[in-house]
Amino acid sequence: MNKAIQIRFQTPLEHFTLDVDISIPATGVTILFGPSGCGKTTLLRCIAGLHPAKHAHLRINNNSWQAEGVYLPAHQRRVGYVFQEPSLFPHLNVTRNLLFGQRRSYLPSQNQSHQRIDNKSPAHNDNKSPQRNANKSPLSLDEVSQLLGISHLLQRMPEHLSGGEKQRVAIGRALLSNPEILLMDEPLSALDYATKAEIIPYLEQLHARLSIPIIYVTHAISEVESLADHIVLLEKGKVTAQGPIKEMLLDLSAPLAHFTNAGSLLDAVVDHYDEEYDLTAFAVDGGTLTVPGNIGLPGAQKRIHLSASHISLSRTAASDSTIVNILPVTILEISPADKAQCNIRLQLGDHSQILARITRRSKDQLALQCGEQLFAQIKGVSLVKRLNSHAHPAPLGL
Ligand SMILES: Nc1ncnc2c1ncn2[C@@H]1O[C@H](COP(=O)(O)OP(=O)(O)OP(=O)(O)O)[C@@H](O)[C@H]1O
Repeated sequence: MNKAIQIRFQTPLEHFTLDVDISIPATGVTILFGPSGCGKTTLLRCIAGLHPAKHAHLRINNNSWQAEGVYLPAHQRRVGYVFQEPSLFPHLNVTRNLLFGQRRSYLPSQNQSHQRIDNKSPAHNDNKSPQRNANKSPLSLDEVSQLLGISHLLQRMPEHLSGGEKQRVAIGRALLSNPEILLMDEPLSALDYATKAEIIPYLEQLHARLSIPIIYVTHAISEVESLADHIVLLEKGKVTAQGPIKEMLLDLSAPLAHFTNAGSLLDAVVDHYDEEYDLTAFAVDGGTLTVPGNIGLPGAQKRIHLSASHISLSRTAASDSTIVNILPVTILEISPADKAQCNIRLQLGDHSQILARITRRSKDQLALQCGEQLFAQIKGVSLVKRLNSHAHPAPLGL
């Protein structure tokens, strides 16, 4: 994995010290996840240069933004920042709000002027040549409007936009500033359920079509399932776990496996649509999963979420059951989830793993053991709407 963003900040807060030292991939969405007040926003603000930290080291690709003796001021950091509240300029229409982002855009040809905070070591760009995105042209107003589905709103004033439309304009404004990293601080938390559902596909499009890294703060596990490639779990200013989302969901010692709605993610490809029963069959590693509805054309790649508590286990593949999704699995690991239940990590096919949650009593009654071959009866398959980048045209400029 290309881990090209190094983030190290140590700064005292009111009740604890934010003490983070992580490397995250230079592409895709990294989710910062943790309880209220654990330091997520402060970490974003440190990255943006808006919160001072005594001990700091921040490297984006080959550029040092902050280190001993190096401090790139906030206005020179190529950061797109999207907040909970869209905060558009009320007196400017959508186009002019978007162009405001473009006006403060940092063009690749400009030189970064690092501010030295002592005489020890100058800021530097190891790459020698200009920045990583230097050969990528900034997105145009048209591209951004299309990407976010706001082309028809360009002449509107903010007061005539819905909450979701305002937030899409705010995201567009951040993108037009030609950022090297996009920071999104709970961008959906102020929106109602329906509006969240409306906006998530646009975020998925961003993820699929832009090559800049996105650091995304959320409390919502559904956003984690839809958007995350990588996750960093924070608690009281410290990182308790981090890693690729698929692995983290399956790590029985990590916090995600202990959530009530723990589950796993599978890559799936549409195989065929059964018109008579309105069912779509997906090819997954180790078999086929069938989902109601006409989900996509054959070959379309999707992400599927399997809730651990919707998977039961049996020794035989029941032919007299109403459950249509039954796949052969092998037990890899059994671990307590809480007092009554345990998590079971299962091998599916050659390369995939899924998580099941059953009662401890069932586990004891069946005397389940690691290595045993069983059948997973999957009662609910939720499609995470996310589109895989391979199903898309070429990525846009950034
Ligand atoms: N400038 C500051 N100086 C000292 N303490 C601060 C400062 N800013 C925030 N804090 C404190 O740091 C802690 C973390 O706040 P932060 O907003 O980063 O948490 P969060 O995880 O983003 O919370 P939420 O999910 O509720 O938005 C809080 O206890 C907060 O009161």
